[in-house]
Amino acid sequence: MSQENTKIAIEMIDVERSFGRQQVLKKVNLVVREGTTTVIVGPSGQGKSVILKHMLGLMKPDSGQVMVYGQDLSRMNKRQMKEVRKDFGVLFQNVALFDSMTVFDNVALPLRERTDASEAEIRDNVEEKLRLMDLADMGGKFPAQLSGGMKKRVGLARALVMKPRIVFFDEPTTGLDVSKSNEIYRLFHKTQEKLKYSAVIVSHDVPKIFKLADYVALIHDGRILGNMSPEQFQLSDNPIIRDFVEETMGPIYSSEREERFFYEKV
Ligand SMILES: Nc1ncnc2c1ncn2[C@@H]1O[C@H](COP(=O)(O)OP(=O)(O)OP(=O)(O)O)[C@@H](O)[C@H]1O
Repeated sequence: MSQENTKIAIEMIDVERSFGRQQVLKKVNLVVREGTTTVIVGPSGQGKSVILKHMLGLMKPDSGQVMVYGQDLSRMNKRQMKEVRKDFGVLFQNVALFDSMTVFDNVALPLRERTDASEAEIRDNVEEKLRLMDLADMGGKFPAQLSGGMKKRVGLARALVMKPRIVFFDEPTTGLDVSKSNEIYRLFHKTQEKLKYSAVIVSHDVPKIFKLADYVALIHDGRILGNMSPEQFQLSDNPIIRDFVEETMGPIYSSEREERFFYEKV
């Protein structure tokens, strides 16, 4: 759904952030368009997770702005921030399920903590999300009884249960084998089609992750390069992007680009 004229969900403007003497973000400018998937790539330790934390309002910039639907996060008080976060879903690498709670209760938790929904409404919503994740019969299980892939799917169900407008994924397939990763990507695609959320994904899974991306942004030396379609990114003349593409993908053949549409057919 790459459309230049879609609304802007998130905009980082000249964001700078240091930790001690280490400046991790040096004027980061990045736009996330509504309903699209933006993938942030780059070598380890460059600041991808730091960018996500700024978008989530978990870190504040030293200077610059992080706008969510036109509102500056750093000007918000706690109550406003809480409201904005209702629109966020998060799936981080360590899914962090509560071991003492069933799958159902884990997925229901945000609804119980942050809404006034009745138990009947909660049941309908949670069961719908579990069905979407192919976990319809798993509500009564405990996390220890699940495989790594299933846990991620429970995490995805929980991330989606509040009907978020924006979902953040930090390395969503870490620790999974190829087929389980593909399963997560397939479910991501299916749920995004159905629920129409905007997605920001941090991933090392290049080139596979490009198949899901509308936009690919590379972080390099504290700045964002690219934020363009995967096709444009792979053909970019920028020498830094070109080096990254060659290091992570090798030579590009047109058939690989066509593979992107695989996920749209499943
Ligand atoms: N809370 C913090 N305090 C001090 N330094 C931090 C903090 N958070 C991040 N950093 C530093 O910022 C840099 C970027 O970290 P970040 O986790 O964003 O990298 P990344 O690109 O996500 O890496 P990876 O791909 O390995 O997950 C690192 O040098 C890290 O040590």
